[in-house]
Amino acid sequence: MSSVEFKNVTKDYQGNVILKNLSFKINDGEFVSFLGPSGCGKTTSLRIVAGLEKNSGGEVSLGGEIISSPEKSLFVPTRERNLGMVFQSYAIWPHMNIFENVAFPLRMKKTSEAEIKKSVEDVLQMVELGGLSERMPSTLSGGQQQRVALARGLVARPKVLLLDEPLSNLDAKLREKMRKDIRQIQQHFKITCIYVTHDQVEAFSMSDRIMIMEKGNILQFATPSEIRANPVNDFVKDFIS
Ligand SMILES: Nc1ncnc2c1ncn2[C@@H]1O[C@H](COP(=O)(O)OP(=O)(O)OP(=O)(O)O)[C@@H](O)[C@H]1O
Repeated sequence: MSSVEFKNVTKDYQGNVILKNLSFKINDGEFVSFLGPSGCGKTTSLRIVAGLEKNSGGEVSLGGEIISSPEKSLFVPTRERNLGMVFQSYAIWPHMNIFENVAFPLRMKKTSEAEIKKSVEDVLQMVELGGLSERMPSTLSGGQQQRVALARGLVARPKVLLLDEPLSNLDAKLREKMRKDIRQIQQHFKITCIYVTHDQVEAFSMSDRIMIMEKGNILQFATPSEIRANPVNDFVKDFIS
């Protein structure tokens, strides 16, 4: 578990300002969604937490420690941040069975074989894939494959789990079930979660708090009920209606 904090974080690509001075704090064990229309900066913010992008200015902290600050010439690389990631683009590997797919982050950390076996089996049980460890990904349904990706994100017991539109390839019914499952797993592991989505139903049904973004700004960062009761402006009101 860990908190995640941005202090005056900016990002620009060759003079184009993408994130404008973002400041927020996500608490230990909290489930927060970044919600907003396409291009508002959700994924860029998440990639900065992951260390897959560098912020142009400001400070990013994880568990109270600064992990990225251009002003202080400080940057902790992704592999040292102890994060789990479930990104749409991080598909599972078709040539590895389920066990090896999930074991991968532990192999990277040179974990012992006995520990790998136990951790992978535990996490597969958790995502209801116990008994399928020998199967190849092509023999699983879309929902099961997404559970494999989730298991891989959780297996190394990360401090923070980052999810970027992880359900967008699934049909509506399965999406609804997976929303509940992800929330349950998050609460079981008491893990801090950041969930990127442009789907307000998803954000409102899963999150402790929602950060609504537009054009690189935070418009509102509050609980679903606070946002529903008091949208800060017409944009938020329209966006959630
Ligand atoms: N590598 C890059 N080079 C230049 N511009 C980029 C790069 N990556 C993202 N951008 C721009 O930054 C802005 C924010 O992109 P980002 O992917 O963070 O948005 P998003 O809110 O996650 O959108 P979506 O829901 O469509 O994924 C967009 O205008 C995008 O074109």
